[in-house]
Amino acid sequence: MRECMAPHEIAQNAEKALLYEVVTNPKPGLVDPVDNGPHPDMNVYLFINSSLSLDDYFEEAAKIGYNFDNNDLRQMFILLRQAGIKAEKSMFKATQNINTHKGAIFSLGLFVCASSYCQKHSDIDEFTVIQAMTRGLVKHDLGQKNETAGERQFLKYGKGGVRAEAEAGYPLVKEIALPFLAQTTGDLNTRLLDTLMKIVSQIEDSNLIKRAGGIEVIQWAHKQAEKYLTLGGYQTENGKEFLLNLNQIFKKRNYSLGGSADLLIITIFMALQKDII
Ligand SMILES: CC(C)(COP(=O)(O)OP(=O)(O)OC[C@H]1O[C@@H](n2cnc3c(N)ncnc32)[C@H](O[C@H]2O[C@H](COP(=O)(O)OP(=O)(O)OP(=O)(O)O)[C@@H](O)[C@H]2O)[C@@H]1O)[C@@H](O)C(=O)NCCC(=O)NCCS
Ligand SMILES: Nc1ncnc2[nH]cnc12
Repeated sequence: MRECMAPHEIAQNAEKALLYEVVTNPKPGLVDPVDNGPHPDMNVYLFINSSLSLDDYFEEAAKIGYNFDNNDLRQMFILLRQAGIKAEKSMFKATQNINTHKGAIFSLGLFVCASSYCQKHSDIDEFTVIQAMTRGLVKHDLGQKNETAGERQFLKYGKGGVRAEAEAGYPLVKEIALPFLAQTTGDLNTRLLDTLMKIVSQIEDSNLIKRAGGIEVIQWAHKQAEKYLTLGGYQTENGKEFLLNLNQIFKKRNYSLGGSADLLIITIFMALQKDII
């Protein structure tokens, strides 16, 4: 990481991460500039509007992290969540109530805040800070209500979704996606597509489970992503053809990969912070 980054620079990398993700194509199950995939109510312009509506939030998240001066990092999370609730309102206003970035407000907000905190605390990394911030979150949030997909899936399958990822310190990003991205070659679009599919090969995406109406879809998605990577990814003719076909399958079945997109966004953010891309 660079010497010491100001909150404003960190917030800019968050905005870049949102925009780099949405322009990457062809992404199965997701909106990109060429195709809206299984999201008829969204397009790339809506994602640009949504991203810009979060400008102030990322600045605030970075300032919360930079100025926090207490040993109990759960208090920092309480401050961030208050800012996150306001950010969700701004996003829904900018998108006329379409959910473009709810997951990213949560996950990327955590990373912006943690990265900013780490500027003054070089003995600890972002993933460990997030673990400390979100300690007890699954137990606190899940188990009673069944209003959201995440809440319902916890009651039905015992899966903690994005909250469990956060409590574990996003191991899929730290141990798999970020090292994978660092060793990829080719143009940035190719590198980000292959990294997305690396994420899809391992994630339990609660958005995909919701759309498919069952958990069996996860094993299928893992196999498809593995096959793509085994073919050599987007740099190979076979890999490219496989991904274009998978794109159509996701569209036909109305399968979305919203959670996978969010983990790609975080991976891009961390890669920008660490000068990997
Ligand atoms: C903790 C919150 C994120 C809210 O949780 P909630 O219970 O409301 O939501 P979940 O259902 O748990 O969804 C969380 C979103 O996280 C993304 N996600 C899914 N799986 C993973 C994973 N394994 N790892 C990381 N991230 C994951 C995913 O976000 C993307 O999908 C969203 C689109 O979702 P939705 O509109 O439901 O889907 P559609 O299919 O389009 O809907 P239909 O058309 O079918 O109707 C999109 O946002 C992507 O970003 C999950 O959706 C947090 O909001 C929270 O704490 N809420 C409480 C209030 C609060 O404190 N807010 C401030 C937050 S700082
Ligand atoms: N490109 C995208 N398409 C659909 N949902 C998303 N959530 C985050 N990025 C997304």
